Amino acid sequence: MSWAPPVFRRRILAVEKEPLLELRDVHAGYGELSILKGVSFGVGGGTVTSVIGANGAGKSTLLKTIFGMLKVREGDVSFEGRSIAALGTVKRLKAGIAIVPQGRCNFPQMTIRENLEMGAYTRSDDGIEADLQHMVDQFPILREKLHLLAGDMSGGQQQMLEMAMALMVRPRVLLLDEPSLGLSPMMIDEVFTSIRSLAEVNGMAIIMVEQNAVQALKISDLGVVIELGRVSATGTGPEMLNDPDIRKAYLGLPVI
Ligand SMILES: Nc1ncnc2c1ncn2[C@@H]1O[C@H](COP(=O)(O)OP(=O)(O)OP(=O)(O)O)[C@@H](O)[C@H]1O
Repeated sequence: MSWAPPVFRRRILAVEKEPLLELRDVHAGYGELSILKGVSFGVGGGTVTSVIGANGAGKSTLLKTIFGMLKVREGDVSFEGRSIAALGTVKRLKAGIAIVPQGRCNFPQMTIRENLEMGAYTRSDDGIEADLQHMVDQFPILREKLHLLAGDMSGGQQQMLEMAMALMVRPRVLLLDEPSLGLSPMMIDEVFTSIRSLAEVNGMAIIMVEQNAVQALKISDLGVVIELGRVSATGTGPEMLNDPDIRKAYLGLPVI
């Protein structure tokens, strides 16, 4: 099974110096519960960022807040230099921010084609069919099963479908919550390689939350550690992988 990254712009973009997406002192939570308590960092186009931290630290909450599923209670989130804190999820999708949440998020009773079309529901341009064809060229298993029900595919295949659905938005920022969850080791390698290529080739900023932190950091430009709703450390992928405290606390690696 091969999974080559889709190429929309067909040119290599240099990593941008200005952040494409920036969080400044972001607070968010659920009801009375305050989970994010002042998160700040920025990501540029063409980069991969891994958010790591203990269970319950607020990593998924962070992705939900960037996508607009949760309100920014204090602070700001800006995209391409403009605040998006007041925008709902549909407007953020239209602006170019897409998410693949944790767990299954396709429509299992609809065909693969219908699911891909649903991925583009915020678009009204006439490039949707061409992108759909491009997507099934890039994910051959989806072409094979185009007219079958999504719910009848394997977990790994559904994961690919969900990534392809998000890419149908032509996002500039792609948020991935546990993209390797439930995949075989071989499939995990392919997914991470593709994530890296997607960012580089399309100039996307990809922010992912991953339990598989070592592999995630290996392909990341930036690592962000969330502890009790705050950023406790940031660094490049290699810096994180070589940091004794992070190795011990989050990576399960021997201290060197
Ligand atoms: N819908 C919700 N309503 C209330 N509390 C929630 C909700 N979703 C998450 N929480 C709580 O928010 C906190 C942070 O959860 P979150 O899912 O962001 O953590 P996480 O860092 O992604 O953890 P994990 O690695 O276990 O997925 C947890 O204490 C969790 O119980």
